[in-house]
Amino acid sequence: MTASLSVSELLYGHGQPLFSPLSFACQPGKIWAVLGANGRGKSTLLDTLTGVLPALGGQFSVDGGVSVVPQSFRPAFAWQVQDVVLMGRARHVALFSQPSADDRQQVAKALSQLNISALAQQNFGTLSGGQQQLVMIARALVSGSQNILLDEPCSALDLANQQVVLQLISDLAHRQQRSVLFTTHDPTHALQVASHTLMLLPEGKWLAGETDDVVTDRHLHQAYGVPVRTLTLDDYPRQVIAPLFSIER
Ligand SMILES: Nc1ncnc2c1ncn2[C@@H]1O[C@H](COP(=O)(O)OP(=O)(O)OP(=O)(O)O)[C@@H](O)[C@H]1O
Repeated sequence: MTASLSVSELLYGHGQPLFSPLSFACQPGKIWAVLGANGRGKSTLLDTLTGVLPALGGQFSVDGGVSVVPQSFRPAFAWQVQDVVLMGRARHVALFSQPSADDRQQVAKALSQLNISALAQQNFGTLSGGQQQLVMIARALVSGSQNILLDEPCSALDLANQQVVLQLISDLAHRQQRSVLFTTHDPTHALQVASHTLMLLPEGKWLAGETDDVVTDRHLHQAYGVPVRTLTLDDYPRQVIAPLFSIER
């Protein structure tokens, strides 16, 4: 299948390239996780792929539209939650037209999928960080874009909501054949839902490929500089990651 998001020999960064030329491709129905230490260049990659920052070299192509879920969003006005989500329908609403009943129905459906229908009429700015994150994911859901990029979508979420969002990421790819890329600080999330992983390493190095090949103890140690153990459990189909911190308690 043809990739909808394709990166070829890409150089990106703020003035200086952060990595050696980067190449990978995301096909419809696939999920890429992006792992890497703080300040390594995950958000900058998303900014480059969405055109916020110019690429410094190489190429990338994004077919079928792209929708991004940023880490945080501060609307200029006191928008209600349902209006923030409705903004995701912008490219489907003709200039000087009102959103249709279908647009509003899609907003209601997305809020329901994320279990936040009760927040529809609340002022977005008064929500908790985690609730705001769920609203931003709802906005991406209604966009209809082929490519969905999420910047740390679970960073402010409790365990139950992490499962809601990871399940949605899985549904977006497997049921709707969208191409999904998300950044995360939790390598277990990569093992849980990502078919592929891009791991950003020190000294401009990177690894990209199938998650089981990339997310290994050795590579995680290289990425974060701490010992890490991949655990296989008897009654759970996926491996989980445990950092082996040696701290007195
Ligand atoms: N506006 C900017 N101007 C110059 N340098 C920047 C700018 N924004 C980020 N950087 C630098 O680019 C590098 C990559 O930052 P980026 O935000 O992409 O990292 P990240 O992997 O998303 O980090 P985190 O996990 O902490 O969110 C860092 O060294 C950062 O200091």
